[in-house]
Parts: sequence; C-alpha cells; structure tokens
Amino acid sequence: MAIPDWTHIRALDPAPLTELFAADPGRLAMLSADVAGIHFDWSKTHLTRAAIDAFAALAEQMGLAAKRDALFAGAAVNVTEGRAAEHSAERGDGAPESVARANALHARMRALIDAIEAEALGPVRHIVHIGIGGSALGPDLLIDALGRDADRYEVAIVSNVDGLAIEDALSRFDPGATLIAIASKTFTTTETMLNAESALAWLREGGVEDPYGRVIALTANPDKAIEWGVDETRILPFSESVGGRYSLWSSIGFPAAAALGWAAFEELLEGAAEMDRHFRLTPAERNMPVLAAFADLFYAQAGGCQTRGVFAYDERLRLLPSYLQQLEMESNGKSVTAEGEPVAWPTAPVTWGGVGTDAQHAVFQLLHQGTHLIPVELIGVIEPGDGMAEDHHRQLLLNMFAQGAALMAGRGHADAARAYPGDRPTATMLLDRLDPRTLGALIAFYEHRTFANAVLLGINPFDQFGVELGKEMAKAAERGGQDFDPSTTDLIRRAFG
Ligand SMILES: O=P(O)(O)OC[C@H]1O[C@](O)(CO)[C@@H](O)[C@@H]1O
Repeated sequence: MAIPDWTHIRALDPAPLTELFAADPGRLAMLSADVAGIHFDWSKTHLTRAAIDAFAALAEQMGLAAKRDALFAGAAVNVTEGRAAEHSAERGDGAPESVARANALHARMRALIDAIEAEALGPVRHIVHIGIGGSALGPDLLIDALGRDADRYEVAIVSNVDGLAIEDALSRFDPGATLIAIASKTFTTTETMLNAESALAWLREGGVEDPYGRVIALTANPDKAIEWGVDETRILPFSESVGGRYSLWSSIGFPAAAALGWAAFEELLEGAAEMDRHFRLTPAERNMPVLAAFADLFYAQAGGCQTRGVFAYDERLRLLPSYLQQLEMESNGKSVTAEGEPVAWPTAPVTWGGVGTDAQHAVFQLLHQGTHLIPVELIGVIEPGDGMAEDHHRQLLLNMFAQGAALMAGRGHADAARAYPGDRPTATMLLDRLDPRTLGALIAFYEHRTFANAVLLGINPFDQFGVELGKEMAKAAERGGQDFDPSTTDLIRRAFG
C-alpha cells in the first residue's frame, strides 16, 4: 500500500517569493508554460527547484506516471467501485473501444440535436435542463461562459429541489415551445426526478398533448429513463465509467451543444484533448496539472493551508469557482486512502472564490492581511468579452495583475494596521481568448490537476460516498421512518407540525 512520504516536502523551507525571484533569473521560465491557448504562471508560488525534485520523488513513490497511464488506458482506477474513469475517452483519448463507444454516442447526440432543430419534436425555442451536481454545473458553466451571443435556444438550468428554481424557469417559457432535458447519470436523484415530474405536469397543464414527447433523457441508466416514460429514441446515453463531475463532455453537455452549436461542442472536446496530451506526455517538471498539484500539496502539507481561493477576472467565468468546488471537493474531500486506511495528512483544501474585481472589495482584505495563508489563483482572458468603448477590460486585467504583485511584494508601514506582510502566493492563468477550445483545455487542466493531487495523496478521487448519508436520512424522514436526535425532531415539528 502506498502511503505518501511527506518528510522531504515538510522539510522544504523556501525563501520569500521576492528573494526567490532575485536569486534566480530563470524562475519565471521554469514555472510558466503555454498550453492550449492558456499561459500558466506558477512563478509566484513557493515552488523551487528543490521542491520540484522532492515532489518528483514523491510522484515516483506514488506511481503517478503509471496511474496516469492506467487512467487513460481505461483501467479500473476507481478502485472502491471497481470501474474506470473514462472522461478523456469522450475527447478521443482512451481505450480504443471506449473512444469508439463515446464517438458513437456523440453521433447519436448530434443526430438528436439536428432532429430537434428540424422540429421533429415540435417547435422548440426553450430548453429546460433539469439535473443537479455534475449533471448541471458543467452545462451551466459552458452556457454562461460561451453562450452570451447564442440565439438558438433560451436555456434554463434547473438544479435545486426548491420549487422556486423550477417555477422561475418555467414562468419564462411557453410550454408549447419547450423541450425538457432530464440529466441524471443514475436517473434516481430525488431532486431531479421531482423537478422532472413538475416540468411534465407544467407541459400537461400548458396544453401539450403528448408531454412525454417533449422530454429527452441524458443518462447512463437508460432503463430507468424508459421506466420513467422517456421514449428510447429520445434517450442520449453515456458510459457508466464517466463520473458525474467529469460528465460535461458526454451527453450531459447536451444543452451546451444545442445552444452553442455542434461545432462549438467539438472544439470544446478538442481543447480538452490537447490538455489530455499535455498531461499524458509532458515530463513532470513541465507538466502544468502536475506542477499545479505540487504547489497545492506544498501549501496543504507544508504550509498548513486549509483553503484555496479561485478568482476569475472575467464575468464569463463567474461560475467557474462553483464548478471547481464540486470537481475538487467531491473528488478529493476524503479521509481514507484508496485502500481504505485512515489518512494521517490533510486531503483536499476547501475551494472557494468569486469574481474579480468584485471580490477585491469584499474578501481580499483577509487575503492581504488576515492570519490565514491562502494560496490564490487568478484567471483572466486577454481578449475582452465586452464591447464597451471605455477601457473596462484594461482596468480589469491590470487589477488582476496588481493583486498578484501586491500579495507577493507586501509593504512595510510604521503602523502595523497599515502594513502588508506580503509573500502570499498566487498562480495566474491568462487565456488568449475565451472560446470553446480554450475553456475545454482549462476544465481538463483542472480535472488532471485534481487527479494528480489524488494520486499523490494516495486517495481515490472517483467515488463520493460522503454524499449518501444525508440523502438517505432525508428519504427516510420523508417516509416517516427515521428516528432523529431531539434537535432535528424539534426542527421537523416546527416546520411541518
Ligand atoms: O447525475 P445524478 O445521478 O443525478 O447525480 C447528480 C450528482 O449527485 C451526486 O451523486 C452527489 O450527490 C454527484 O456526484 C452527481 O454529480
């Protein structure tokens, strides 16, 4: 059993960032790279040559290269559930039979999108995509980031079981021109199934004669979808080996592919494939997902950092932090090793964040002067998304660059309340432009970084048993068959009598 040996990592004692820059003119080149339209700059982190060497040894010890190859080969890397994690096969990189299957399912998805466009299911102007977690966050991010000028369909993504969510969405749409897409890997998720029932009732009440005829399913469990009432021809399956939070590349990406067009969806997959190749083929010290994982683990294991802040300096990426919260925290928020032994080291830090410059006026005080050391990640786009005459974009990016510089440099002051300690790390990603290809590469970067973190932590990133207990208790409470503690019993009594 592989237990990560943190001895050399914890013994690292890098100099302050400004000194690291002064001592090594090659630092920027060593810790930055351009991959798939994204400039990665990790030079304002405390990674040093010695740190990279120590992590490379840890990567060797934990078998990172072999595990990465196993991931791409379609081996059962999700050991607790005995299955593969084949999101890269959706992008054309994986076991040949898995890639062939993904291609065939994509062709089916494309055909249904064409049929919908040709009004084979009746007129469609609106799409209500119902799903939660990995069945909603990815499509939501894609459409919000890339769909500003898309006018094919109006799309609403509904996830919460709170009736307000679906009520808001449905109130905007005409039932006679709405398609309901039920997105659920398992097709058993309570929130999604309740929202789906409500959407069906809304179609019926809206005078749609064959409401089931306006419903499609995006799922890895077609039998359940058929049982629910979806016609087999309107089911877009995806493989069981594609995890929920890694599923936007599969038919779960339907609303994005429909709204943005198939060409855009293909470009998204191609961008991700470029990052797949980078991750699979590049040596550790130049491999950006791996280097980023090294920095993550340095701060978590040696720096005592319990959180990481992600700030998108672009409105189009405002949903990125919530997308990453699921990807990183559901994957690596574990306290046992892949072999089921308790871990004696911190696993995933809390991912949190927001958008710049808003966040500067809300939470950056703590980043600059608080007692917590928080590694910060800044993401900006060179080509502006806006068409404003005034130079909003220049200000936006200059603010992002200034924050990274200020966090690192700090500033002394005779009055301690006005002093900035500095030496606070930032990692920066600068995208040439925000298009499907670059966004695909960015998301794939985060997936591989999460995987590299997991391998070095010795944990399985592909299960999520931790989400089950609360769901089970809610279901049992619904049936009236759950004995709760006095506090919970009182809360239930207050709410429902
Ligand atoms: O796609 P499904 O099966 O409805 O699951 C939705 C989400 O629920 C979870 O299982 C967590 O509760 C996620 O992993 C998943 O993305």
